Amino acid sequence: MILVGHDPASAVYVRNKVRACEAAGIHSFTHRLHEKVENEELLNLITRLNADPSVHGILVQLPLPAHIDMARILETIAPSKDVDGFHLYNVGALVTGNTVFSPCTPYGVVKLLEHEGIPVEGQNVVVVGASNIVGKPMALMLMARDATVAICHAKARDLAQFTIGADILVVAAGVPGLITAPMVKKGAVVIDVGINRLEDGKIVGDVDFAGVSRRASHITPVPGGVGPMTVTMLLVNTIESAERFYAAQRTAS
Ligand SMILES: Nc1nc2c(c(=O)[nH]1)N[C@@H](CN(C=O)c1ccc(C(=O)N[C@@H](CCC(=O)O)C(=O)O)cc1)CN2
Repeated sequence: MILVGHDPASAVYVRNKVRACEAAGIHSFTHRLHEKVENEELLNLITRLNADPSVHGILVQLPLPAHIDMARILETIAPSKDVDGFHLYNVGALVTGNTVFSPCTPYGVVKLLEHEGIPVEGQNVVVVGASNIVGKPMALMLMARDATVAICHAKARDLAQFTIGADILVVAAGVPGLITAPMVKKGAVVIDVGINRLEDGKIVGDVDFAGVSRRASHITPVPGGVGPMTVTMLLVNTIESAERFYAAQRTAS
């Protein structure tokens, strides 16, 4: 893992990932780089990790400081070690249905739905938020499972006219309390991916949990919902990466 700077939330997420790796028996190492690190130093580090056969997963914690060329950094990670699934190769693979690594948060949402026995095929899904990390891959993964998917921007004019039709509503907008009860169909499944830190330190999602839980058949809380699944799916991707590496070695020998 590569952590640049001192963003407190990123430090918490990386610490959680380190602990999860320990619990799963995955050896992890965190490279902590100064806020003002130059692009070249970061690129050199990734190049070294790409060439290290004992490393099966490389993760650059986001967001990065503004002076860092994030696209270039992510494209430098070897696609076969890109356990976040952010490299363009892996994005293209996801788009075309040849998935190598699914991005961890939407992968976690899919696993939650599967675990609860909630069918996706034929369902009307609305995804609020179109980020590269969550909204876009989420839509692709649900389309690949034969759902009808609409993506809305958080600033959509009359957002409710879209959300009210959703059998499954996934909200990843980063706007606390964006989704209220009247915007949700009775019996809908509501997945809250938002993680917002309020001034008093409280962590809340994008959904008014108290109100919406009275209408929804299922709803994920924040904290304690999708967030921990993100970390879990990172472990899954890392183990798959290692398994692929050793399988390729066996084939070659
Ligand atoms: N390289 C990446 N950067 C980022 C990703 C990512 O998948 N890869 N996603 C987010 C942050 N993130 C993982 O990195 C993440 C966010 C939240 C949680 C989580 O478990 N949240 C807890 C609350 C924890 C707290 O803030 O105290 C919860 O929801 O219960 C895990 C991972 C952006 N960057």
